[in-house]
Amino acid sequence: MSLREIQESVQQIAWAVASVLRVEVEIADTDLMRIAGTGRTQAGVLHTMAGQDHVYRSSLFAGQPVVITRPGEDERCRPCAHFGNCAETGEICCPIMLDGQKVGVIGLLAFDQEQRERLFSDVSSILNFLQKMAELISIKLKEHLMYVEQQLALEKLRVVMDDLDKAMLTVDQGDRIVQANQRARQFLQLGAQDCFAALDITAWLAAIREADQMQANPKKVVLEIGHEAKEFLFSLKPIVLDGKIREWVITLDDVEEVVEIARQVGGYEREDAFAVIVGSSPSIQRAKDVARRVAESDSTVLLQGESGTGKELFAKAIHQASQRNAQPFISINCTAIPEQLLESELFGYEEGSFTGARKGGKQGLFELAGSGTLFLDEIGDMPLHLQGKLLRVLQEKEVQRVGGAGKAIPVHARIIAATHLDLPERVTQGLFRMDLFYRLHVIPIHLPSLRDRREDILTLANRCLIECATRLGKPIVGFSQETKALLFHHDWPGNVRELANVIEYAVNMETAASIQATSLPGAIVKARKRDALSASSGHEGQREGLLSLKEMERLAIAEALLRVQIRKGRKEEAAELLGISRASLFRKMKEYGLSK
Ligand SMILES: Nc1ncnc2c1ncn2[C@@H]1O[C@H](COP(=O)(O)OP(=O)(O)OP(=O)(O)O)[C@@H](O)[C@H]1O
Repeated sequence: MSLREIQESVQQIAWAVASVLRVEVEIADTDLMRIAGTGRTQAGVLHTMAGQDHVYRSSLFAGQPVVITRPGEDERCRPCAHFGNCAETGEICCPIMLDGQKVGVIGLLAFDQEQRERLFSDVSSILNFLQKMAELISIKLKEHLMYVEQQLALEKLRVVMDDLDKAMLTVDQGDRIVQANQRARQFLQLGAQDCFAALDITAWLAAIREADQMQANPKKVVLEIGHEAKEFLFSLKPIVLDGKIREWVITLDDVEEVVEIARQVGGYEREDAFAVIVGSSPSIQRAKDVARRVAESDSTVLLQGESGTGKELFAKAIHQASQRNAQPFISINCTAIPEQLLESELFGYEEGSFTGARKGGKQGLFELAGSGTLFLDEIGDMPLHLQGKLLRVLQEKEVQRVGGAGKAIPVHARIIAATHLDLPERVTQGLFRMDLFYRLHVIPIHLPSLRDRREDILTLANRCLIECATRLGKPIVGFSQETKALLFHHDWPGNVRELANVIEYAVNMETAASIQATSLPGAIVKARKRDALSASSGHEGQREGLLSLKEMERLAIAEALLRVQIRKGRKEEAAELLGISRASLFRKMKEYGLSK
């Protein structure tokens, strides 16, 4: 802490004291560098006082005032270069102290008789005044040091805030931005620091406060930035001083970025979104292949297949594999909602558009899906009048809320539709609009029923068994031969959903180490008996309950591959489990179409 840092203020004080007392004033720091001076001494400001600093030195050393009535003769002046021929006629000085430490010295100098008389007419008053001036200088220095400290703290805060990956801003009680770090300026497109106060951020703050009250952690909010809606994870915390909230700190994380980082850290960036879809039969592989290829595009997909064949699973996988995966996946079953409500669910409504309409209106699913994916399940059952409206939305890529007076809202969501019905047949019957059918039928994907891909039944059954046994904590591995045969030959009208339920039932019932036929639901066993009775007494009848050798081999390989895949092992380990060579395994995988 040096007086040099406040040189200008010190010089002002020197002039003020000189004009009041009408003597000359000199102020030096602890290195005896002249910081301020008046009259004859002014020329030496910011120069060292070496050789003529002995009186100041002794005042600083003793920490006491020094009064010299006869300069050039006083013994204390002896070491001075001007001893014996000093131009001064008198001198009074005192140290300047700050928090018990010496920071400098202030001296009053007389150069003629008049000044000398003024200086010594009332020494104690003059000394008192001089000490007050020394205090004033030290207060100035203290203020300066506090200001520097405060600036330093602010600067440290700024550097730390700017270094954060999160956007961080503080807002005052009048909803004005006080501070915003670099990320916040970038995320919220805030512009330069000096125009923060003029920005109107009330809509953002209203959305953040509402979300803060409605949600548990992690909290999400959608903010309109420019013309784009962006989703953020956020936190809102008050800054309390003396029991009063002064400001609020808001942190924001871009959801898309968080998901991207989580992917990279979790190492599943390249993970196949379609891996959840089990099956190596050519028909399901074909469906997966098409779905994988169209995932990136915006084209409408139409999934057709019986109930439980995995239409929703495919829709989610397509969404997951697309660039839209950080955006919402919204699903609606068109038959599960009463006809009168379906329209407002899909398109939303404006305030006052019907009795009981919510204040402020309501967003429809097209709006809620944003730039994500909207999955319209059971589209074949949609009422005809809504089909017309849906067609318009798909064609014009904008939606109008029910009761919305001409205000169109742009639609960015990708549409995936699904049905278990034969849509061309519905068109022929006049129950489905042909134009809508063609709008939806851009990329049709047919999901095969389970009975049309029997080779996948035991693989799926195995996957369900492992999941279910783990969940219920039961040490069951595999199926008895008889069970395998029953599962393999069942017709599965409810497809994979039915299979999963059957396995869950069996795992609950089973007390042995593998699933026995007696633990299967009665309906499966009965259906098999019925089939067996109705079958002719030929070859098929004799094979009842038996798998061919090839079927068994294929199942054993599929099972080994699945086990290894579940524990994230290598294919070589499957070969070891089966007791065959690596080359044989690869050959047989190819032969049975198990290469994926
Ligand atoms: N290939 C598959 N691999 C793994 N699980 C599947 C597969 N297909 C379907 N499932 C599972 O079966 C169940 C039913 O699937 P999903 O709901 O996707 O069928 P859906 O065709 O949409 O049925 P619905 O038409 O009745 O709505 C889900 O638990 C799903 O995870």
